[in-house]
Amino acid sequence: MQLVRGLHNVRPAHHGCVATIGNFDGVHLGHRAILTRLRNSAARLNLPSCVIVFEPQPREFFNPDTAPVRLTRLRDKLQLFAEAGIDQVLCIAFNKRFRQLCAEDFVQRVLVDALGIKHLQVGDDFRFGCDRAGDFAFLQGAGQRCGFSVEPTATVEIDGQRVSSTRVRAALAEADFVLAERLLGRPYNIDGRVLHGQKLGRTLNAPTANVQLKRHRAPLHGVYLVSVRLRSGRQVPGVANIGTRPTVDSGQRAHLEVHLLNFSGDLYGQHIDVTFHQKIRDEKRFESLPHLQEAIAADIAQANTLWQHYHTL
Ligand SMILES: Cc1cc2nc3c(=O)[nH]c(=O)nc-3n(C[C@H](O)[C@H](O)[C@H](O)COP(=O)(O)O)c2cc1C
Ligand SMILES: Nc1ncnc2c1ncn2[C@@H]1O[C@H](COP(=O)(O)OP(=O)(O)OP(=O)(O)O)[C@@H](O)[C@H]1O
Repeated sequence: MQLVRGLHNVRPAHHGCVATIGNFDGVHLGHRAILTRLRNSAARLNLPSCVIVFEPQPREFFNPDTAPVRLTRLRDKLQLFAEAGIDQVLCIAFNKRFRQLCAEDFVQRVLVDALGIKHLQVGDDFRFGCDRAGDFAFLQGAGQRCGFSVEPTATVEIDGQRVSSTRVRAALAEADFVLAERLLGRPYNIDGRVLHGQKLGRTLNAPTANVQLKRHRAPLHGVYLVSVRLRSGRQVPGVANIGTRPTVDSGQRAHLEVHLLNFSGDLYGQHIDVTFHQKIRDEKRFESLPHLQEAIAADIAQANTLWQHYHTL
């Protein structure tokens, strides 16, 4: 799969493709339905498939402080697009200049002049453009004028409700990992490199792998039963805290720290994959380090018990 970063990097060789547009945050089952149909259209027309995404996502550009927390970074989305068999991704920088493009100009400059699309696949409720005037009817009209077909994908629902990134965030906030997995079509996980922490964990009798979170915010908060896939492929149960660590830290930045159960070994520098199974408790500010140490010991005991249960399911 080829990544094209920015409209200025679109080359004549990219001209002539089938495309879809969106945020695709989480790459959930609704998104996957679009990607499957895009791939089918690409095969039918013998053209490459192209996903157009924005970075930052438009709401992050307009309201950086209140935009919904991300489920997937660009890197995660790219991996999932590649797994879905997409040929190319055009990542457009959503900036001051770009936001002024009206729906007509977007179609002309991006879809027609730059990409020369022959087919567009979108959800039936998709809207875009500076005034969100670009809805399905608009796209169909534009397609007739400019020579590309437009196909809607019917809304994918689970339990009678639309699958959406918003719904996945809500499921995670309620620690409903079973629903999150059904919506995503895969278990929810966070991956990243293990960094050096303050090395306090050892003195708390709970050495932790500090996983680099590229963003300040995370869709989860608290202490969770997790399992961790190591570089070797081995899966190890653990207990994780995701939060700002108010007992030892005054910053606002979210940290993900995992204590692996009954494990010893050096994980620094490794890329690990953390899957969340169940919430144990909220993160708290403790009076002292001994109080925190006691709470972590209880978390570890509870995680050990919960994991036995998971194992025998
Ligand atoms: C299972 C677990 C639960 C935790 N719960 C809390 C908590 O409730 N409040 C808090 O301030 N920090 C909590 N922490 C974070 C610890 O403060 C942190 O892991 C410790 O300071 C070690 O940090 P270091 O790895 O940077 O040395 C928790 C960590 C673990 C592993
Ligand atoms: N459940 C769904 N069924 C079918 N298509 C969907 C579904 N959800 C999103 N899409 C389509 O996927 C494309 C990308 O959607 P996008 O990520 O922008 O929105 P979204 O998933 O609805 O997110 P949000 O919850 O933030 O509104 C669009 O064409 C959209 O219409």
